[in-house]
Amino acid sequence: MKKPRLTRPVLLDVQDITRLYGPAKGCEAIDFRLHAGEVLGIVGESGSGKSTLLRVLAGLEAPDAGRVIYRRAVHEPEAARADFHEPEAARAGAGEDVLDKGELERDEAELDLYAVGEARRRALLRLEWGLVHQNPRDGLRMGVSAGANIGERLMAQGQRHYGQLRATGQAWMRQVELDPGRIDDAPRTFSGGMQQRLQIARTLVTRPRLVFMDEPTGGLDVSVQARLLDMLRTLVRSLGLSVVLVTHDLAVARLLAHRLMVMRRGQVVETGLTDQILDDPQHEYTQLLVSSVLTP
Ligand SMILES: Nc1ncnc2c1ncn2[C@@H]1O[C@H](COP(=O)(O)OP(=O)(O)OP(=O)(O)O)[C@@H](O)[C@H]1O
Repeated sequence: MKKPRLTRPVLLDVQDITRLYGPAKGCEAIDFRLHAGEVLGIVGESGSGKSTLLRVLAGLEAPDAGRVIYRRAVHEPEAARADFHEPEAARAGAGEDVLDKGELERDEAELDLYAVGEARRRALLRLEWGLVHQNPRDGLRMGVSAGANIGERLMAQGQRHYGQLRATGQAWMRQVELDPGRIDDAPRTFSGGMQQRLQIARTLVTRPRLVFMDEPTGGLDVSVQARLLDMLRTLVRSLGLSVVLVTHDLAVARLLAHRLMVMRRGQVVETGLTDQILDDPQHEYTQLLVSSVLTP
């Protein structure tokens, strides 16, 4: 994947984050910066602390120590929209600062995630960030229609026009290769792969400034995974998304991430550009991780 320009501003400043459940269980002294338009992959074997770190970064679990600073004033880079189509009306509304007063201050340039109250963290996740869960059932509302699932976050941003919400819902279903004719169907009538695509549409429809993904292709069978991954790559690229991606699958990391952070027993053992890490791993653990994938 094309590398982001190094001059891009820092969107998320992660300072010395620790969240431990026991010795080497969780994450410890994690320090990094995510730039606007960058996809950072967090890789490592099961239990290395990736999901714990993601939960802390996404505002879902307070750390024992450290700070997560979100720079709201940073503008996302111009996206290459050539291969992305959505209704003009949706584009005009999405991403605007239509914020519930008292939850997020409109002019607040910088936010210290755990210095503010939980209501503001939740508002951030609802209004400016997006979270894609491994299991689509955790990210979707299974009891309401596909269209309502996509429209919900737009409504939270202040869009109320039924016709526009429906048109945007259909455009996004098309975008993620779902039949727009099924807009009134409940997600439980969709297959696992379809549900994951719906979750992605629901998350990205508001053009979140920052997206967290936890094993977005995990739990699906291989052929479904490949198509989904291809679609995700197109979306990430065309929308110019800033993403923190957790995966144990190095092929997924290779395809989506500009930069990787390798975790082992709660700590970062190596970090660098994706190709550099995967083609020329320096740390013994990364070498093992890479060779276990490459050796049949
Ligand atoms: N709520 C919790 N209470 C106690 N221990 C926990 C909790 N959540 C995670 N852990 C432990 O912390 C360690 C890291 O777990 P985590 O889920 O972050 O790893 P991971 O790298 O995401 O693994 P996987 O890829 O299997 O999801 C594990 O030993 C796990 O058992």
